[in-house]
Amino acid sequence: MELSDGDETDDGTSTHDRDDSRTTDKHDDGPNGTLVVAQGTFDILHPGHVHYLREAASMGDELVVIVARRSNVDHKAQPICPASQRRDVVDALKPVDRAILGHESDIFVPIEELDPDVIALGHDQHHDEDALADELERRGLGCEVRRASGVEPADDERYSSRRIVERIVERRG
Ligand SMILES: Cc1cc2nc3c(=O)[nH]c(=O)nc-3n(C[C@H](O)[C@H](O)[C@H](O)COP(=O)(O)O)c2cc1C
Ligand SMILES: Nc1ncnc2c1ncn2[C@@H]1O[C@H](COP(=O)(O)OP(=O)(O)OP(=O)(O)O)[C@@H](O)[C@H]1O
Repeated sequence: MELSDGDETDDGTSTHDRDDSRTTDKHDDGPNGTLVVAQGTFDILHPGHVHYLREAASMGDELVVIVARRSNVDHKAQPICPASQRRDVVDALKPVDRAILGHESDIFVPIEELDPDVIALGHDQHHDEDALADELERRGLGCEVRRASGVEPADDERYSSRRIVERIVERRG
């Protein structure tokens, strides 16, 4: 059977499914460190992602990244790479202590499990900060919501997964 679109091998599994055994805890953070959570699709990595993750890491002592499931990427084109692949690559990045697969339907489930001190929203993430803060409060989660800065590419560079795909299609399609 051909797995055409990727996420399918990890559909229906929890954030602590079998694939997470392949991730590594790079630091032994104590219980009192500031835990920061970042999130996104991270389909085709570029320096904008690195900028975001470095900035998110600088907001605390430990950075956990939630990698979006295909089912939650409904505001733009579906990712090319499967979620487990996207997660593994993000997990290998220096600023990242741990990357996990997001929940399929309720994005607050991993947040409840992680109980972070800070949620670092990306500069262009569509989530509304006030609405997010309200929902966190409703669920009894004391957590600061911060917005990271964006970085623009120079010259011929592409700091957007969509723009990289567009260029591939343009040049190779
Ligand atoms: C606090 C927070 C938690 C999230 N948790 C999940 C999750 O568990 N599962 C998921 O698929 N997406 C989750 N997301 C959503 C995605 O990370 C993301 O915003 C979106 O689906 C991907 O698009 P983007 O890369 O343009 O942000 C979360 C977003 C936020 C702000
Ligand atoms: N140029 C950038 N500068 C700063 N942060 C970025 C940049 N590009 C992406 N990010 C951040 O990285 C996280 C993951 O982004 P995402 O996977 O949506 O990548 P993207 O390149 O923006 O994708 P697309 O081009 O398909 O919209 C988000 O929080 C997003 O704000």
